[in-house]
Amino acid sequence: MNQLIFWWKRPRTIRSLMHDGTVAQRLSDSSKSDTESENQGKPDAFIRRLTGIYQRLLVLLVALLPLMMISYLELFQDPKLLFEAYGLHEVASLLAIALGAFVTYVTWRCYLASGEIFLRWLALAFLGFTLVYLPHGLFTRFSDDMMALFLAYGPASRLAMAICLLVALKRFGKPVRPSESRRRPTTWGMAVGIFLAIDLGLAAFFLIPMVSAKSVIPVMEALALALFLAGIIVTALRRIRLPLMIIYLLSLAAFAQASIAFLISDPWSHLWWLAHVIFTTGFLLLSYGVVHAFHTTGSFSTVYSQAEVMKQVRQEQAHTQEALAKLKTANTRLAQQAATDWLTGAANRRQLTRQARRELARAQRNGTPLSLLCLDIDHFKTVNDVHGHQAGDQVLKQVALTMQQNLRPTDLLARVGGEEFQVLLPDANSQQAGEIAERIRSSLHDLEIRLHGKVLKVTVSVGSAQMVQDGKDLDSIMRAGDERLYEAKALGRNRVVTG
Ligand SMILES: Nc1nc2c(ncn2[C@@H]2O[C@H](COP(=O)(O)OP(=O)(O)OP(=O)(O)O)[C@@H](O)[C@H]2O)c(=O)[nH]1
Repeated sequence: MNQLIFWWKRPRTIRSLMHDGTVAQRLSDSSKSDTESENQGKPDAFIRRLTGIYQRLLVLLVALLPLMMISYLELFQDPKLLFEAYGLHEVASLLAIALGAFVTYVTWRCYLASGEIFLRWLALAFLGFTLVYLPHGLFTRFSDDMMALFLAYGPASRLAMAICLLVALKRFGKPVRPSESRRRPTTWGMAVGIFLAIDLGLAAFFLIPMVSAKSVIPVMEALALALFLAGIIVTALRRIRLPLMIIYLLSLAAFAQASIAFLISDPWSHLWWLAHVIFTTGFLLLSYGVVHAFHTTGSFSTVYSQAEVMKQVRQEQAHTQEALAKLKTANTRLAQQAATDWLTGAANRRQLTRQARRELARAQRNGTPLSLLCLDIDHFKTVNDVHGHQAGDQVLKQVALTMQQNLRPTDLLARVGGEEFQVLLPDANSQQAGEIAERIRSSLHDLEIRLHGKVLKVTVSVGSAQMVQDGKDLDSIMRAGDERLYEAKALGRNRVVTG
């Protein structure tokens, strides 16, 4: 039944009824994406429309089921056949009272939680039914002598309930009550007082011997029927199609049809019993809605269908995945930044050390050569002193770029100090490393750096070191490279010293 009913709701109605703007926006978005997906495949749209019509028909069928049962008994059964089971009636009435009290309490709790005025009136409807119906069960054994009084509490309880249910509908969607006024004992005490007064009033009215009050009973029943029907019309006109309100609508339909059955049946006849069953069905259905609200938001207007919830979950999942992808990109960028020299874009010392350890292990495993170049720009201090620090920065960038252009993709260039660089050369032996170093040196020697209309020239000194020849660990290799670099400086700069 749950599944069957939830289809009815449309986002447009939800938007008009919801207090939560964010959710309304999300639902609006989801309705957009829904339309998009509907436009994607025509056959899909057709099946959707077809199943939509089928679902509407199913709801209509469920709503009118009691009428079919009533017609069946009315047409095919002798109305004189009676089932005068006092005990059963008493037990059933007692159960109805207990159930009514329980549902009243749960609805009241929902009202306290959500503050929906609709729920206050729904709680009053259950309370009214429970209290006014109470004597009907109690007077079962006196039904022979006081039939009118015994019967009167039935339609009176339904009438009290119908009035409250209609007021509840009128108040649907109104702003919630402030929490301090929800528990006000005078309101609830007054309600209990009114319902008990109705009980006493009825007793007084039907016990006065002069009054032939029998005709009042069908009038009350007809009034209740009219109010239940009015409730159905109000719900339809206001286009209230939230999931729990569909349950409300079906309950009203059951109550209305129960009233029809009570109106046309004789006491203790099978149709009379069926009327009880139909009313109970509506009552149970409505209590299901209340319990559902209690277990979720405590509200009737903000409990969504499973389909709606799934739509939101899917949207949230998409948001999460998008956020995760952004986080991944940001992480990659951060990792890159952490491994890169901010000025030249070359690797930094940390990255070079990490990569050198990996390459060293690989070279030892595979028995392949591995070389390291230590480079230092000559007289760089003069560049800074003469042309300024910013010009020095530009020179550093140009130098790094030129070095990079002379390397293979597998080589790693790193800026390890102010004007100091190192190059890791996997699979390069001493001779190949020397050639690469020389290529870099001569490229830099030929390089003309143009800054503010001036041409700057720099040179570089290079020391080359190799795995195995200069040691098997990184420190020894780096030390050897540094020593040869200083040697190159000492020998007059702008040169390469190899092992
Ligand atoms: N523009 C600029 N200068 C830097 C940077 N880092 C270090 N320096 C400068 O680089 C210069 C290095 O000078 P020295 O270590 O004396 O060496 P040098 O002048 O290159 O002389 P030799 O190495 O002996 O040929 C210093 O003036 C530092 O201020 C930087 O990021 N940008």
